[in-house]
Amino acid sequence: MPLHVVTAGESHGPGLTTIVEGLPAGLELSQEAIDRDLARRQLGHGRGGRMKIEKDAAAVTSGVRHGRTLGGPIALQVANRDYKNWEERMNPWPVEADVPEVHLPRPGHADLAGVQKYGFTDVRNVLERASARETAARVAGGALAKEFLRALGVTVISHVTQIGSVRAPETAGSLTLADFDGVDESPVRCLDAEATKAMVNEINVLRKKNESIGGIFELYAFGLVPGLGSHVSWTERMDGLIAGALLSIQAAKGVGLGDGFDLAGRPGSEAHDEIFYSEERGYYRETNRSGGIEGGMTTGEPLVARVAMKPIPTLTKPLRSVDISTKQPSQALRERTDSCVVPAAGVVGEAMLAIVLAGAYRDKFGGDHIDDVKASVAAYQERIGWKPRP
Ligand SMILES: Cc1cc2nc3c(=O)[nH]c(=O)nc-3n(C[C@H](O)[C@H](O)[C@H](O)COP(=O)(O)O)c2cc1C
Ligand SMILES: C=C(O[C@@H]1CC(C(=O)O)=C[C@@H](OP(=O)(O)O)[C@H]1O)C(=O)O
Repeated sequence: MPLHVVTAGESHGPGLTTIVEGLPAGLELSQEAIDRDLARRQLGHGRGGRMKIEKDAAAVTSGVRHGRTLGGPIALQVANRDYKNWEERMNPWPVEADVPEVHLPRPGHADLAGVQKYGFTDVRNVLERASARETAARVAGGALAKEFLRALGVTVISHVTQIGSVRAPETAGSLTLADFDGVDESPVRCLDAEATKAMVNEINVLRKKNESIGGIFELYAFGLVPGLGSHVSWTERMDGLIAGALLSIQAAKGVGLGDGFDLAGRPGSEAHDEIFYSEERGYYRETNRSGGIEGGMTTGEPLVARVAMKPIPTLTKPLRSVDISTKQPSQALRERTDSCVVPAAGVVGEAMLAIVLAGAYRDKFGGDHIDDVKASVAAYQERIGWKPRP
C-alpha cells in the first residue's frame, strides 16, 4: 500500500480534513508533535491578520488508538476559527441572506483560470480552495509522515535562505542537524542572526510600500538510506517526485536539488561528488553538490532541496484586472492578506518532503507493523554494508 495523503477544506469553511492512508500499524504518534508543526506553520514575520484568529490543532478522529496507528486510514481535522465570521458566506447549505459574489480576479492567484475552468460566476468558489489555508491540512498529514520517518532515524527540517533581496550566507549543502538548533526562534526561520535582522527589515520596508515579498527556503533530510526511488522509470525517480510535491505548494515557483541551477554554469569537475570508501564509514562523499540524489535515487548523503517562492498575489495596492461580470477594467480584489510567507512555506515544504520520503520507504520496505519496516530497513542496511551517518 503506497502512502496517500488527501486534504479537503475551504479557507473560510467549517474546517480542514486530512486523510493519511498507508502508514503501518504500531507507529507511535504524539498529538504534541502534530500541533507543534501546525503552530510552526502559523509563525513568521510578514503573516497577516488571519493568523491572529486561528490557533491550529488537529483532532484525530480515526485510525489511531491509545497513541498508536491501527494500520487503517487516519483522519485529522483542523477547525477554521474564522468560520464563525463567514457562516453565511461559506455555509455548505443554502442560506436566507443574499451573499454578494466576488467578480475581481487577482493576477497571480487561481481566480481567473478557476472560474473559466469550472464555469463559476463567483470567484469565491475558486479562491476558497486555492487558498494556502489548505497547507495546514498538509502539515497535519506531514507530521504523521515525519513520525514514521523519525522511527526509521530520518529527520526533515528547513530554514530560510533568502527574503526579497536579502540572502543568508551560502552553506553549500554542508549543514548538520545540530546546525538547525534554534531555527524556529528566528522570526524568519533563518539560521544567520545578521541576515534575520535584514530580512525582517526588508519585509517591513516593502510592506509599507504595499508590496508582497518572496524568497527561498531550503530543506534537509538527514538519515536516509541510499537507494530510495529508482533510475528504472521516470515515475519512480525521487528527484521528480520531490520537485513535483514541492512545486505543488501555493506560490512555489522553482525547485533546485543540491546546488540545482548553480550547477549549470560549472565545469563537470566542480559539479559532482567524488566517491570514497573507508572501513569505518563505508562509501562516502566529501561534498554534497547533488543534494543527496543521483540517478533518481537517494545516495545516503543528506538530501538538500531549495524552493523559490514568488511574492504572494494579493496586494494591498491592487494590480489591474477586469470585472468578470461587466468585462470592464478594474482593480483586483483587495482583502486581508499575508505579505511574506516564506518561513511558513518552509514548514509546509518539510511536510511535503516527509510525505514523499515516507512514501518511498513504504514502497521499498513494505511491512504491516512498524517493527516489520524497521527489520526490513536493517536487513537492507546490512546487505549493502551501509553505516548510518552520525
Ligand atoms: C503559507 C502560505 C500563505 C499564503 N498566504 C497568501 C495570502 O495571504 N494572500 C495571497 O494572495 N496568497 C497567499 N499565498 C499564495 C497563494 O495561495 C498562491 O499564490 C495561489 O494559490 C496561486 O497559486 P500559485 O502562486 O502557485 O500559482 C500563500 C501561500 C502560502 C504557502
Ligand atoms: C489562512 C491561511 O493562509 C491564508 C492563505 C491565503 C491565500 O490566498 O492563499 C489568504 C489568507 O487568508 P485570509 O483571506 O483569510 O486572510 C491567508 O491567511 C493559513 O495559512 O492558515
